Amino acid sequence: MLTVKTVHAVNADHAKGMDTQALRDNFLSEGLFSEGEIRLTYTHYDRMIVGGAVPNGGSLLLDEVKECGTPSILDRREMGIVNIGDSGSVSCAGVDYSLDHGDVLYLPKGAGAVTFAGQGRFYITSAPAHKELEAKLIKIEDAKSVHMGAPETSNERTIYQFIHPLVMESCQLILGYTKLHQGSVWNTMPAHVHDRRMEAYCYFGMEESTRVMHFMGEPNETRHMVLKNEDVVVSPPWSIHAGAGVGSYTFIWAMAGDNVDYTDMDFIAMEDLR
Ligand SMILES: O=C(O)C(=O)C[C@H](O)C(=O)CO
Ligand SMILES: [Zn+2]
Repeated sequence: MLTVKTVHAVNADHAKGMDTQALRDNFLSEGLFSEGEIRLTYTHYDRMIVGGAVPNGGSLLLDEVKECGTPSILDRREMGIVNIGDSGSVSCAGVDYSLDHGDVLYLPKGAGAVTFAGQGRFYITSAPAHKELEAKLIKIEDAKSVHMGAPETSNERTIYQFIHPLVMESCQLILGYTKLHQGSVWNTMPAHVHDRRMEAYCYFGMEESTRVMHFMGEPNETRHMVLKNEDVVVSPPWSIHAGAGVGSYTFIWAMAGDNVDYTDMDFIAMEDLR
């Protein structure tokens, strides 16, 4: 079963007047990971799609998505898939890829229908693409890792870059995940924005009772949302995106937009945050 929700792009002036529920309705996707289903959110932020596929031992086919207006989802798009569950497989263009927990699969434009199987919980990201590239299965040891932060500032973390120019070629998508080190609670602090790219965060690996306070908004108009395991939040180009957790967590970041330059960020000085 396939379900697709659409979220439209929100202007920063509109967002600053939103109450808690309106923020959640516009920026948060809950319940994307449901057994036996594929659930997608089609965003109007660079037309990024985020979603979950949980085959639960069976198999699930992702082919036509009406919102894309093409016979098959990858006809004019590329896809990045992260397995946040147990081992499973993804089949596409006659090739079966085995994905263990934490593995990432890139599927290019024109690859055809995608089948998810096994015990995986597959996080799906997809953006429009302009050329056909190579499919690639990337393990954590092949990702580029970047150490950030420090225990003194409670933000020590390792950023693993998978779909990234230093690892492989893609059209628009950049994707990876960031693991907080033991005792650190802050991700992506100091905060930044990047008007050239939207971003989506999927928080996972959290205990049932753990919550992450996710911060968003223009740097001088910050807001927060309280998120739980497997919640996905979209970050408009005008918004900071940061979080602080009350327990351990990892988050997948994925971006699409005008460039694939991960370092193209505008950092916000702490004294300028409001
Ligand atoms: O921990 C971090 O810092 C990040 O992972 C930052 C995200 O990757 C990001 O926001 C990239 O623009
Ligand atoms: Zn960012």
